[in-house]
Amino acid sequence: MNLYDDIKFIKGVGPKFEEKLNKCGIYNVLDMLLYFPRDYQYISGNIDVSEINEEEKIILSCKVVRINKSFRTRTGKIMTEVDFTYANHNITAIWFNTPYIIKNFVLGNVYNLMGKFKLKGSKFEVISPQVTCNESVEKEIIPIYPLKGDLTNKSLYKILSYAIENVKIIDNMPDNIIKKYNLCSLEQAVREIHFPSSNDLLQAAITRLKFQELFNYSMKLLLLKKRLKTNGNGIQYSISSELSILKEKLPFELTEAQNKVVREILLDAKKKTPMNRLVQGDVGSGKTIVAIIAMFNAYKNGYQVAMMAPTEILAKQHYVEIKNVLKDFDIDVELLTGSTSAKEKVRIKEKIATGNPLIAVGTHALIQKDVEFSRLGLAITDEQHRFGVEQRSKLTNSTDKADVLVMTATPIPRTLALYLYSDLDVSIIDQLPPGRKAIKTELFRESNRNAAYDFVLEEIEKGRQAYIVCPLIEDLEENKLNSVESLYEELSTSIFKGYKVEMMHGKLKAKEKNDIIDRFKNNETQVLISTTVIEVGVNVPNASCMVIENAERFGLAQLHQLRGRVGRGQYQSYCILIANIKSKVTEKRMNIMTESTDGFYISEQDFKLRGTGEMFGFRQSGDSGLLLADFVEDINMLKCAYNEAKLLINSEDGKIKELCVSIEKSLVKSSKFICFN
Ligand SMILES: Nc1ncnc2c1ncn2[C@@H]1O[C@H](COP(=O)(O)OP(=O)(O)OP(=O)(O)O)[C@@H](O)[C@H]1O
Repeated sequence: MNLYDDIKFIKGVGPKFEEKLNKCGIYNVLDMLLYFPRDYQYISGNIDVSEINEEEKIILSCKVVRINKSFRTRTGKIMTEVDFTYANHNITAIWFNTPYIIKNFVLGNVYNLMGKFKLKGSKFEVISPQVTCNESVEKEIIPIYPLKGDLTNKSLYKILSYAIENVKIIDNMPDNIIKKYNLCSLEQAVREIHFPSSNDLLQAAITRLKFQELFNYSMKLLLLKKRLKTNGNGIQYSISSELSILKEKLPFELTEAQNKVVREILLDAKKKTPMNRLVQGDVGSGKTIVAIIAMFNAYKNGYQVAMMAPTEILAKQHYVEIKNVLKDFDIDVELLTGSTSAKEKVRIKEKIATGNPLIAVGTHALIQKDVEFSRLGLAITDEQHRFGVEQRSKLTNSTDKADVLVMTATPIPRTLALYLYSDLDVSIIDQLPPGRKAIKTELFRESNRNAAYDFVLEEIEKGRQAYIVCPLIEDLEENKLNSVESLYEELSTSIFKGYKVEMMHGKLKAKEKNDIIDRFKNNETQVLISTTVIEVGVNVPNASCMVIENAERFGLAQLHQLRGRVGRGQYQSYCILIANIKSKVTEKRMNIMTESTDGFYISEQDFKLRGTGEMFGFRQSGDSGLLLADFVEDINMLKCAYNEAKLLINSEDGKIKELCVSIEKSLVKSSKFICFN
């Protein structure tokens, strides 16, 4: 069996099961192996009876002393009871509607029962325990998968074990690295992460897989860097004389920091080697206009420009702004996203293929195979920390000589940026446009929520608008977090009754989200209750208030991004963090937010607090492309993996060069970083 074989070739996977697996993003055997548990349940076994906690699942090895006949209860269920003993205590196990269960038991034999054991009179009772037959059960580690739909752990185990038994995993990590870091084999790691035989082996497996991930990430970055450096045939642009006219027509003057970055970009444009530059700027620092100037120059030199944004909302926003800023110039601008109609798509693609100068703005739809720019001069990606090396690499593949400009609003601690952006030259916009009033941030306890909303109401009465952000879409029974739906119900019918309130979350279709944002931009809606989908780039200068519910749940970088949605116009803006503070670290994190609005400072502080279990928010937001490792928590491992990858790539040894080629091939085949041949 091959890693890239379709999932349907796994024994036991029929069309219905295949559909369920696809819903979890599992299409081939590799996807299956990389579908890691989200957590593990540690279940202790054979403990002293006095230590039994009725609310905790445990495993006890019990001896069958009596198998009772099934009977029907008053409510019509068939009840089956088997009596056991455990350390001289009587235990009755009860199952409902599964009378055939008794066929599994032989009088006098010992079985492991897993469940919650509750004391009823003088004996223990356990309802529907799972029965296993392991020989010893000091502790069992049960993986918990992030299941969707009606997929079950059990059905997953079955095909996972088939896949692990039948697929060959080739470990191409050089032996010296494996020895140096005392890593277990890749095959063992994959087996243990799904079927842990002990906690030590599980931890070793996680370490190995994280190392693999960070090593491959570094390889990809370094290979990209190498390719860029040896690529000398870029476009040498001249500087358009119309640039000064454009600058004059802008409704504002560029800040000193913006001017500096524009100069750096234009200097690159004049050079023979293609530009590969990152523009890092804090939220609201005005990166878009800098990008527009770069676009304008490339266009005026007769080239095509592609600008990619991570979401449709942002792509559209950029499109509108570009059209607006360039309205007095005869410039062709098009928008291509997932929701562009089929007919429009054909028209735009044909236009792109002609090679005529054009600015095409879009989502990843712009780097699909069938979009062929025949005269691409500049590719801009607005990463906002979503894209990462994977997309950069794809983009560079399709543009051998075009300039590449990457924009990000995520202030990354210097130590980390060194690794994550080592393939790029960096420009920083470290100044906000003049006249911006610093956002005032206040921390409110849960118990004081009403006061927070009273304040928001005052702002709305002044004509402003507000965002309310919650971590969840809908209420979960076991979770006490506020959800978009329940807050919408509550607030739209009480305090904000006289105003238009809308809700938005990631499950809505792109078109619905676009429409909601449009209504908010036009001030048809005064209060927008949303999940973090509004985090990225949304620009509504009239919005002066943001409430973040359960702020303790978000990473600081994310909170900073969210907060950056207000304070984008002339009004004094406010951010209210409502947090459930249960630890000193949470309090410290919240205080960092109330004390500073400087993204770089915040990210450094967050970085220092790492290892506390409350993370920066890269991996949780699923943006880094990493499955297991976390750039911040695993920074030391990243350093080691990066250095090893660097040594490998620079090696002149023929064998190692061959190895690099094989690693590169597997990196091309898979979009995940833990990939193997
Ligand atoms: N020099 C300037 N003076 C005044 N306003 C400016 C200046 N530069 C940009 N702006 C305005 O500031 C707002 C924010 O700019 P922009 O959307 O480019 O920010 P950004 O850096 O992309 O922020 P984010 O990453 O948060 O989206 C826009 O309304 C823009 O028109």
